[in-house]
Amino acid sequence: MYIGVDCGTQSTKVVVVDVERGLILGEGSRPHSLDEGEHGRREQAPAEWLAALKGAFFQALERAGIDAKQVRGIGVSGQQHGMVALDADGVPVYPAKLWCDTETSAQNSDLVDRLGGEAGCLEKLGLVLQTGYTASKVAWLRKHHPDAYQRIATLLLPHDYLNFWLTGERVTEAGDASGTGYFDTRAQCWQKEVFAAIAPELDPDRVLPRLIQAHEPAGRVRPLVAQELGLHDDVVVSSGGGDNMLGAIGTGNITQGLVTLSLGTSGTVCAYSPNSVVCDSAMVANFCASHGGWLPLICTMNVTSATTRVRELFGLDLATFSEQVASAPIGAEGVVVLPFFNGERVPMLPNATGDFLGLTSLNMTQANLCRGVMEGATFGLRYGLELLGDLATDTSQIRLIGGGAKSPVWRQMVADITNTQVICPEITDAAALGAAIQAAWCDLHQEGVTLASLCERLVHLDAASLADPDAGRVTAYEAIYQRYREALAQRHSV
Ligand SMILES: Nc1ncnc2c1ncn2[C@@H]1O[C@H](COP(=O)(O)OP(=O)(O)O)[C@@H](O)[C@H]1O
Ligand SMILES: O=C(CO)[C@@H](O)[C@H](O)COP(=O)(O)O
Repeated sequence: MYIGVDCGTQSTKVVVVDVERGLILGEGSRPHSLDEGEHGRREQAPAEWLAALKGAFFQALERAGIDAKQVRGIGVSGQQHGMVALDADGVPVYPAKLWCDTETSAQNSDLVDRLGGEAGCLEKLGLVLQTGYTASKVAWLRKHHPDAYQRIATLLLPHDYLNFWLTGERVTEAGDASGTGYFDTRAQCWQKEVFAAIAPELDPDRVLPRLIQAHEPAGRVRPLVAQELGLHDDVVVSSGGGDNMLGAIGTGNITQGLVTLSLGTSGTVCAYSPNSVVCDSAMVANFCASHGGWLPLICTMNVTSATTRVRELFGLDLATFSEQVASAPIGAEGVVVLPFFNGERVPMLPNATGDFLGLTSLNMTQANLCRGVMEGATFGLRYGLELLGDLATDTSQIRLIGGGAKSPVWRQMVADITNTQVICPEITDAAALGAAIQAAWCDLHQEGVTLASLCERLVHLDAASLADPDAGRVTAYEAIYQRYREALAQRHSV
């Protein structure tokens, strides 16, 4: 048995898989709180992730009906980019600043300038720094909390931190490291010159975690953790990775061709590439995969975070919200929503605010506002898919994951807006599944077991989730999408 953990923005999910029988035996989850404040501050206490991991772990084991002693390996996936800065005792010097924190946009602009603009970033890093990546968070801490900054002994990402708690090892792998902004994504190594520009007082050889290969173990569980979780103390912990990288594994997106689209707190679109990628657009991130190779990706910051805001504004539960969306006509009778409530990464507008446009006394209904925000979030992902362009070589089908993929209305909307067939894996949290698969790969590859064979055995698609684009709605959405693009151009010159 193998365990996959996915520490997302809103919750930590755990899945138990039986590799021999190719079965998903049980799942568990526990929520996290998000500390949101002025100027785009979005932070979380890493201690909450640990509490959530333990709660979700025991729940998943109970649902799977297995004993912890049957577990051979654990893999951890985590929300990308979060800054987890630890002191010499391994205690956070400051709360984790998350991927969706835009408080550091000034530091990001300054860094991009100092690295020589977009061209300089591409040359040094293989991607263009974005607000949200770890780099500007470190620069922000240096400026605003110098005492905490001076105490930094280790700089980790969320999944690295969970691996550190599990094993005591300070390690990372290329997939998650590629989202730091101080990692050369082409050569797949730390970019120490860039790190020195961000944090001149910190020695990269001391504070940055040791890089391991994707198939290598981060370590074995510490005796204390083994005792607390009821595990054998030889349980292996795999390298893990960023949630999008492990979501790619969990959807079988491990060779060139497929597109994975996630409707999580963020929205992401990614496609595996065997080669490092430099795209025409600075918004396409040349991230690395967490199984070797690369995973060019675009990320929008307002997906279920945006729909949840509108849903909660009207006091609706998920089912009623979906009913409201379904009851409005496509195009929401002219209501156009630019849902940039958290600022935005694609398009590159970290300080943007949200807009409800085209409102009249006739169309300003709850149903239209609900539909408008879901459409606006989905148009953002179509825009991202267009930016990915030829990097997504097989666009005949989208593998849809993340919490929003549970909604049949949303699945159909993605199919109609992108004019592509959509299908979901049986498990919504494909990143947790990908983490479990990676753990099995790490444990078994020396016996000749390949990642591809594990994906074949464990990635099951849910035929009932299949949504084919409807020709009439595709045509109608073409015009509505153009209206969205015009609104974007008028409000933000994009
Ligand atoms: N049926 C549904 N319709 C729309 N949104 C849903 C549905 N089920 C779950 N969600 C949303 O999915 C989100 C959680 O998605 P998830 O991928 O777990 O996020 P993360 O990994 O970022 O924490 C929540 O905002 C939740 O409201
Ligand atoms: O920043 C990115 C990708 O670059 C986000 O996709 C985070 O990785 C958060 O993921 P979710 O919590 O939405 O799954």
